[in-house]
Amino acid sequence: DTGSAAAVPIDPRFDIAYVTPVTIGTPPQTLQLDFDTGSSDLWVFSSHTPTSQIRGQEIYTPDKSTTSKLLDGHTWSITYGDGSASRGNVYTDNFTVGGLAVASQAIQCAQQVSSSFTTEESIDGLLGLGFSTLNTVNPASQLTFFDNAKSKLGSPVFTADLKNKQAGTYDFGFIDKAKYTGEITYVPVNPDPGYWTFTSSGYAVGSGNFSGSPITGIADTGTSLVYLPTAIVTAYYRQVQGATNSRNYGGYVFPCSATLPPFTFGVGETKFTIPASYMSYAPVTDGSSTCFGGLQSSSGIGVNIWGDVALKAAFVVFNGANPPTLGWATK
Ligand SMILES: Cc1c(C=O)c(-c2nnc3c4c(C[n+]5cc6c(C)n(C)c(C)c6c(Cl)n5)n(C)c(C)c4cnn23)c(C)n1C
Repeated sequence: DTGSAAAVPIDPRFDIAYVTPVTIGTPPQTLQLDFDTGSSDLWVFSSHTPTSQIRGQEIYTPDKSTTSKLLDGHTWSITYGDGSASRGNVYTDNFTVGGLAVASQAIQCAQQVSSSFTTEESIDGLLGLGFSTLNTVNPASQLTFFDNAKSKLGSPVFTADLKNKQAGTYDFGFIDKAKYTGEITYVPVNPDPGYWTFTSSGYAVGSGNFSGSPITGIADTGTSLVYLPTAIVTAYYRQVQGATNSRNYGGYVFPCSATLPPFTFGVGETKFTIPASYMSYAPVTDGSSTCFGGLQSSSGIGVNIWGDVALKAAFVVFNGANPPTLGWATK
């Protein structure tokens, strides 16, 4: 079997996050979920979510599904890198993504979500595509959709083809040659503690020389920006007129009129260039002439993160074979 579904930016102006349609239950209930390779819980706004915490999101109602089963006594609770959080109970039900079906997928139903989830009405929940070891369900952790689907897939892979300000695609079980150019460079993945962790071969700022120092980090579709070591980030913003590291805005900002250099990162022998246009993330507040950078420092996070700003510049193969690898191709 295979599956293929669109990854649609939640805001046409800035690539903050992408959502993908899924169906849950019988008859099918359609929700838009944020596919997140940086976590491994599949959770949804539901009939168990207090109505005061719902603002326009679609919800999953297990009681309306003839195939839902309560996973008695199981609970979950998760906190994300930006401090947002959710928790709740667990059902199993039929689940499909782009025509790929899993019969008894653990669906974590939110009984509590933090305010940033309530205010983001275009995200009905998250679908974790990290390794199942990260799943937070107690007393028994649950498998991700990808791990449940793997045995049905021609090849144990999924691919991310995220795009700038337009819909991209998540494919499951096959690698679409039409989506990339040249060869795919595969690099090892360390699946411990559960992220798609790989080592980049280095970076360059604009037309500067390539620095071949290895950068270990995670490929994270659920994070908007790129978070790298301070030395790299300062080298980048040194090339941006008027850039400052703003405590007020919590990162590097610059005049939206500034000329930005592109940013190049290496995977094996292949080089990926993030265009300057991706490196200006968004005005710090609506209408402001001060812009927030798409590259920020990872100091204080504890891990380097290759988020959407970087992933949009490549076609990425998440190879769930044993051992797992990551494939990167230009497009
Ligand atoms: C260590 C880390 C992160 C690790 O992941 C991280 C981050 N970066 N984007 C996201 C997240 C997103 C993507 N996302 C980012 C958004 C931003 C920057 N803004 C202004 C809005 C309105 C966003 C929405 Cl709705 N969604 N989502 C949906 C969740 C649950 C995230 C959790 N963390 N997160 C930050 C900001 N930091 C410091």
